[in-house]
Amino acid sequence: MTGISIENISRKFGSFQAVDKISLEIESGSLIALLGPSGSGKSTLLRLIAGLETPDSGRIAIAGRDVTHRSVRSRGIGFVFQHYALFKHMTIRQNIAFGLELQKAPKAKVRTKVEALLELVQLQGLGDRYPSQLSGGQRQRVALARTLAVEPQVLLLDEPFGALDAKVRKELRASLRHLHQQVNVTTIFVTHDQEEAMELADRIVVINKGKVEQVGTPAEIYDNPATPFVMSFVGPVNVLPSTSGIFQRQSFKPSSSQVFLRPHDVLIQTKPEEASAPAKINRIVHLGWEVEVELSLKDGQEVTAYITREDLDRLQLQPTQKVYIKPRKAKAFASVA
Ligand SMILES: Nc1ncnc2c1ncn2[C@@H]1O[C@H](COP(=O)(O)OP(=O)(O)OP(=O)(O)O)[C@@H](O)[C@H]1O
Repeated sequence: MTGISIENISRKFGSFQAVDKISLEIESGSLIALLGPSGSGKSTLLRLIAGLETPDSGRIAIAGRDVTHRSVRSRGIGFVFQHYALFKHMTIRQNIAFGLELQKAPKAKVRTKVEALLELVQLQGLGDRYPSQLSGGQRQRVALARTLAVEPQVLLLDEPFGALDAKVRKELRASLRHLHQQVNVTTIFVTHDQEEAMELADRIVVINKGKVEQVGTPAEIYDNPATPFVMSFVGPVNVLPSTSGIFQRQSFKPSSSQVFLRPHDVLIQTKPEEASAPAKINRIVHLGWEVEVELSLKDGQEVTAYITREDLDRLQLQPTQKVYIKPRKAKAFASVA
């Protein structure tokens, strides 16, 4: 089995600490997202795992074997980048077969395998086309098939869908999920898109400033964020002073000056209730099945709430209307700067 063990890995560029003492245990066969803002060190960490970058300190083991000082080739890594580097002068079939032919695999085996991979990435019938005759999403699926052809121990993907439009991205997410279920290769992908990470990954590693902020399942990360950074990065949030009128019922530690409240956790009522705070509706924005309600509290503090279409109709909310709001739940962190 091919789990990955990362111990205290660090990498500096000049005086800039891109990866700062990161330790991670990645289970064999899992699908992991490295999620973080631009420049947080995600790609550098991925390149360290691949062996494309050398760590200043720390250790990386793949399948129990220390590979820290091993070459890229000996690590059994398949790498897919944002820009599909397919060979333009080769057909899709030839592109997928490339690595197998390099390994001098028997012709019949190559043929069978290429057909199976075309089917796996749902491109049957397109094997004789050239890359320029495919859409961006299809090309990226070819890149995946080509990488999987040589049966890597580990699949690394760096913003694999980054260059594609939202609809194609969504389709490719489903493809990758399906592919992973079929092939079950340990997979790590880099993304700055929290929705992509939530939808695809078994576990998410949230990275900020070269450090791991939290590792958890999508639900753990969303419902139980470990730090203010994770709370703000993974999903929308209102950041309010702990003294706000909306928190009359909650008691926060004196050290927590800021409280984080998800828009979904703001309850809107048309009549005052115990512990509800008066607010005025500034704007109502239709987002599809969900509706964003922008409100301001008496002290001028702005609060965003997300409610369902049904609730909007039931409450018959209108801009400038006076309503009452209260939190379902809110989170304060002990040492907010
Ligand atoms: N070869 C390099 N030389 C100098 N600085 C580098 C090098 N590679 C990365 N960096 C710097 O290290 C930091 C982390 O880069 P990295 O590419 O790992 O971030 P990232 O989280 O993947 O961001 P993005 O989503 O923008 O790709 C950045 O500030 C980047 O400029």
